[in-house]
Amino acid sequence: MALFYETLRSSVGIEGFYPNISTASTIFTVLAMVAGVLGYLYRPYWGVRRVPGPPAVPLVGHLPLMAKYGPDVFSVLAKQYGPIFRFHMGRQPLIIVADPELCKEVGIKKFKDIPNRSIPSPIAASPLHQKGLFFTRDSRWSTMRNAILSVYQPSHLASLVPTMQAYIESATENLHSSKEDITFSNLSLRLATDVIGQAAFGVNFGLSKSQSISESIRTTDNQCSQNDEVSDFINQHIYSTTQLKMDLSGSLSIIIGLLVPILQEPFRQILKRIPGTMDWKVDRTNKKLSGRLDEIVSNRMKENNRGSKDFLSQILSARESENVAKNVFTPDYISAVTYEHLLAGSATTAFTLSSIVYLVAGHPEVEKKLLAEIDGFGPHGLVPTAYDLQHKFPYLDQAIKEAMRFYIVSPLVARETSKEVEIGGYLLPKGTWVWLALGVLAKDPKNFPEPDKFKPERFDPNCEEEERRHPYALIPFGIGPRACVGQKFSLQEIKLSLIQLYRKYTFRHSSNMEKPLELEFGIVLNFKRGVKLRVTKRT
Ligand code: HEM
Repeated sequence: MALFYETLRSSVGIEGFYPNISTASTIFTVLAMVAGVLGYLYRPYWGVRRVPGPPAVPLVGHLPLMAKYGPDVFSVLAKQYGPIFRFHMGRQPLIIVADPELCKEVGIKKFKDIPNRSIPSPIAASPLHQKGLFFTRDSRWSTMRNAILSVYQPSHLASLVPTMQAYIESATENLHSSKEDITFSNLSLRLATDVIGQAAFGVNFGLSKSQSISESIRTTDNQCSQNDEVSDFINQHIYSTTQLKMDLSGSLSIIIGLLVPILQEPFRQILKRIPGTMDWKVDRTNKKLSGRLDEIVSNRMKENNRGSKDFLSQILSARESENVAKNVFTPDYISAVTYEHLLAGSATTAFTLSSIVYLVAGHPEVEKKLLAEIDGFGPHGLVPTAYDLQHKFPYLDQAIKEAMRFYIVSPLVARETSKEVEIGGYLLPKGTWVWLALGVLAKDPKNFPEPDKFKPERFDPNCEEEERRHPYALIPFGIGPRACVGQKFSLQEIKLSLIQLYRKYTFRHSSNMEKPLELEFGIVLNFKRGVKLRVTKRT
């Protein structure tokens, strides 16, 4: 203690400075608090400090870089720091993996050490989103995943073709009739939400219009079929989804969570009680959504003859037949996984569909080959089967892959180490957030020469580029045991939609569209101002 006073005296340069005990203890308390705060802020960094990365600004980390470069920030950093680097989301360091071989290591070879996802602050603020498959962990996750996969048998997917086709036909009926250009991204979101609403809940949300569809598809939940309730539900769903921002534009508690996670929950608890704040609105929306979902689930549980076409009914039936542990699929988790389908299946599929049509509209030579393949399949009234979709449209497959590479809907995939593990020569402690940069891989000229050109032919199985490419260079649906469960479902829907669209129409960019296309970075990528197109009916 004497030494401390001596040092303090000489450092402040005051000879007669002899603090009393209470001053000393105040100084100690302040120093301990400063050390505590610094320890809290820098502890996650300390364990991964050897991984290279740009200097981080205290508290906000590298978020200013994100504001500067937008979604391209990780490509810019990968060029500078190599295939594995550090990016600080506020206080939290992320280890970004931007190399296909290293992604394979994280996603497949070392999966047992990195089996879960980290929970970013927008999700930490939303219990509704945490109970889905995406964020559940360890043994609960594997039980849930096995049950869900059993629902996605090829035969079940094939049986969904007529339902999907009915929605698609209805949604795309008279696109040419309006003299105005259409906002295609809105149409595709309505369509994808309807399709997944039917597939997940057995409910016709009726967003993509038409009487005929309501008649042709059974509406199992009476309450849901009432228009105002449905639109209320959908509005809440859209609000809840769009509030899940990954930058500093979310609610105050989410922003605090990015900067000082320990304060997020106390702040959320306070803010959600103050009317008018974004936290208050998000909380109300999530409560209403959960309430509606719980109601749908409990009504469906009571139904004796619930059928087996939709996801919710299948999960409930599996649960009753003891195939699925009842303590894992409690009603709140059933609500969450069913809702997750709506969430995961609408924005992603809609974005992908819109980006393909947008890209093809700007490349008439691609459009020509696509139309030839689609017309060559058979008469326009012939609906392709699931088998046809998988095997008879090779150029369509290439165009879809290339569009998914060009605008990758989920450029980052979040994982977290559950024990100490070595990746790319760096020892990462337990609890490290490891994020796979699918977007960087997709634009790497080593695997995709001229990456900013839209060239479906690069995926032709006979071309040299395809043969040379690393097998995990393009992984828009993720990798390994934690990859997307909806991949086949969404590809089936996207292909059916494109075939139907190009049988009837061609598209060009609207003169009202910005160039280049502007994107927004939420939980998934989105269009800032939508995709606007001019429609021409084919003769
Ligand atoms: C074009 C459409 C879609 C894209 C690009 C996409 C992409 C992804 C990606 C990148 C992941 C993370 C994978 C990983 O960690 O390796 C994922 C996970 C997931 N997706 Fe999709 N998805 C799409 C459509 C769908 C659909 C239609 C559904 C539901 C029917 C769905 C349900 C899920 C679920 C539940 C997970 C979590 C899987 C788990 O953690 O075990 N997705 N998706």
